[in-house]
Amino acid sequence: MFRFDLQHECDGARRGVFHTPRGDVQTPGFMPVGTVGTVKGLTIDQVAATGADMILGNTYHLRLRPGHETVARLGGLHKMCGWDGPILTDSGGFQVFSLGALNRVTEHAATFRSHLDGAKIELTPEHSIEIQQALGSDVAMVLDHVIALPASATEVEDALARSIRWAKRCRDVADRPEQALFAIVQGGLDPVLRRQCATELASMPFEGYAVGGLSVGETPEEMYATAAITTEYLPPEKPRYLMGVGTPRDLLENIARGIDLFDCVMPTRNGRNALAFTDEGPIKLRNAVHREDTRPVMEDCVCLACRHSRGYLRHLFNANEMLGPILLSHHNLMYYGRLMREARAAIEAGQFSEFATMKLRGWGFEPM
Ligand SMILES: C=CCOC(=O)Nc1nc2cc3[nH]c(NC)nc3cc2c(=O)[nH]1
Ligand SMILES: [Zn+2]
Repeated sequence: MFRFDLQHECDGARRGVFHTPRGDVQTPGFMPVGTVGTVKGLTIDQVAATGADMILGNTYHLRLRPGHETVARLGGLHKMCGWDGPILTDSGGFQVFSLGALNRVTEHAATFRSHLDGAKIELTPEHSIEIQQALGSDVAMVLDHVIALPASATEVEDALARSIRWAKRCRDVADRPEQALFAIVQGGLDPVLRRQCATELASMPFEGYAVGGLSVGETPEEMYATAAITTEYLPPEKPRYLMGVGTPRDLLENIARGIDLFDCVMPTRNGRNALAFTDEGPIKLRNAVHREDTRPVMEDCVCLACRHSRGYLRHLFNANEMLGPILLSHHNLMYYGRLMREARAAIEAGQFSEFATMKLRGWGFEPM
């Protein structure tokens, strides 16, 4: 059902294929975020055109609206959205701790109030798996206890230990061979705790391993160092997924540290806010400097935005037209998709560090 083929390694980076019942996921790969069953502003065909193999759905949001039973009655997430490739759903762990008005966390559950209507919801590991089974995703995530940084060593250790106990409870009820279950490594920024957590989870049977607890306000250097220490203790024959990451720089720096999969709202959220990613760094298209610029965002880009001028895109944003956010979201996802494709080719050619150095310098960074 699920198999990860590690094909090439180069300069710390890995090139592989994650085989799933609904299709292959080329790695390193980027997953567009379809929070409530839509990658905001784009049709599912436009998302497919960006080169994405797998998209992400948020359990927390779909549980609240339209409700996981409703999604099931609409034929499940794939049928409802029209995406017949692989879908990964998160467990709601992060949203509950970052979005929901969290009431309390006990050993039994994370109980929170809906940010929509204040309804009280008890999210247990078992209920999280039940929701993801109803959604019918191909990859489910364990429910983990995510804590906000900065946190005391005791808080980090307690959340880590609970996350491991919850991972076991998820594993016990995630019994469908057609749905993979990924564990999530916590441990804050502490190398010893990260090694402990990764080693403990690696001793249990999961189809993949996510690196959690990052991209929550730490510095890039802290993120890269923690990702590196975590992947060191994860099984090389399983995919590694760094959640909520990141900028183009973050993607390349973490690929060099053994990460295979990423998800982030950055390309779509920034696209909706007139920020376009380019090989010379991001540009803000509301700026007057673009007013009469006849050039596309990027000369050799085949996305829906780059058939127009920067001047036109600036005009659309200034006029608050719907089309601006749609076009730029498409460009940014195309940019991320192409960056992943180029990274995979560079690893195959044994040239990853040269590729990464060239890209990083274009964005104004030196390799870490
Ligand atoms: C989607 C994956 C499924 O993961 C969970 O349900 N739990 C979980 N999600 C996270 C999401 C994150 N986004 C960021 N930054 C934007 N950091 C994150 C960290 C976590 C985490 O530690 N756990
Ligand atoms: Zn473009």
